[in-house]
Amino acid sequence: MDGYAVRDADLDGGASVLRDIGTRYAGAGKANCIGPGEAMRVMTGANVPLGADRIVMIEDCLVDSGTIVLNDPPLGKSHIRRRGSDFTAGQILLPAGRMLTPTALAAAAAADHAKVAVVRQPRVLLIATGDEIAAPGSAYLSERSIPDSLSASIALQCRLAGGVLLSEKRLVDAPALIRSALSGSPADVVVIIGGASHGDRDFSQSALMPLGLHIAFAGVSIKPGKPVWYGHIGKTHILGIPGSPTAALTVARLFLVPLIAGLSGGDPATALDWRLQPTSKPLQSNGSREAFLCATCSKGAVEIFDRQEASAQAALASTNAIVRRAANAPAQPAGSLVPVLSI
Ligand SMILES: Nc1nc2c(c(=O)[nH]1)N[C@H]1C(S)=C(S)[C@@H](COP(=O)(O)OP(=O)(O)OC[C@H]3O[C@@H](n4cnc5c(N)ncnc54)[C@H](O)[C@@H]3O)O[C@H]1N2
Ligand code: MOO
Repeated sequence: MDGYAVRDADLDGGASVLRDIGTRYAGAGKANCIGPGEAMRVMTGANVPLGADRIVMIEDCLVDSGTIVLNDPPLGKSHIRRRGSDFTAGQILLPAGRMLTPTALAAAAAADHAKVAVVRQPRVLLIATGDEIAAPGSAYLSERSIPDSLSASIALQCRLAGGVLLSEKRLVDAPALIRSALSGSPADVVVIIGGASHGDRDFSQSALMPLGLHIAFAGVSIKPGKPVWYGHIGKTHILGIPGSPTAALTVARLFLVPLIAGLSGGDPATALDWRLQPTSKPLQSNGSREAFLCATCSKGAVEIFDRQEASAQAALASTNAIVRRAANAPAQPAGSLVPVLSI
């Protein structure tokens, strides 16, 4: 506080007249003492002189040629921050696994740390496959092409989750090309989009077998995204994402984001922060696969879209959440609480 440092013993209930003995600025080092009948001008952040009990705001002081007059005895806060009153030596401000957000970095620097040990950001190699996919902006050039709508989107999901994109490749359905995309790559995670299902040119798994791919699972009973698969080549994690766009984005949110969170030193579960919100519409009974439905979530409620197709993309423009429905869930009325995840 900008004001005068004073001693409570000098504030006798009526007006006090004190002698100004000088000024202390922030950064000026240890302050002197003040004695009976004395006051010292201090600026916010300056060390408080020994003997002072409080700082009186300058607005409440009458200053006249070396004399300070306080008409009303100051009450309430002393405006003095005691050493160690915020945190003390040995106190843990940032537990291991805490993301270094702007606020966390301020806490580390406030504790006078120039360096903190961190987990390296996971490096991601993103491969989109398909003879038909073309870079956005060029698909109109050929009748055989469709825009690759997934690379940019999944790359952004990776970055927002804390990953570093090493490279984005767009490949035709050719096993040798898919294999060579991985060669020499220092990626911690390879994401391969498309070619995950049962088509004659679905090569994403078979192309990587000669590299020593070990598949942990292939196919999960979810809708959309059933063909999702996961494996590893040595220490490199490989996530196979189905090509159908809504399926791809749902799988990236449910599998890739937690994977990156875990590899970043955090708890993968924190990436799946489901919350309950009321649905604005009644829900039909669900089929035998656990379902994830595109929705718009606003403050009060979640609006689940009527049309849910793994290939549909127009609705993605207004999708900001997915709603989870258990396998064989019964019909539910509007207003029922449903689990919602931001996407
Ligand atoms: N016999 C079966 N066929 C299919 C099954 C099944 O269980 N049995 N599953 C279906 C499901 S579910 C999905 S999802 C798709 C996923 O198939 P793939 O991962 O093999 O994906 P593709 O065949 O390569 O592509 C599917 C669809 O998506 C379009 N696509 C692909 N990549 C992109 C991209 N980067 N940007 C935009 N669109 C993309 C592609 O053109 C296809 O239309 O398999 C079903 N089949
Ligand atoms: O699982 Mo698929 O993704 O329903 O189209």
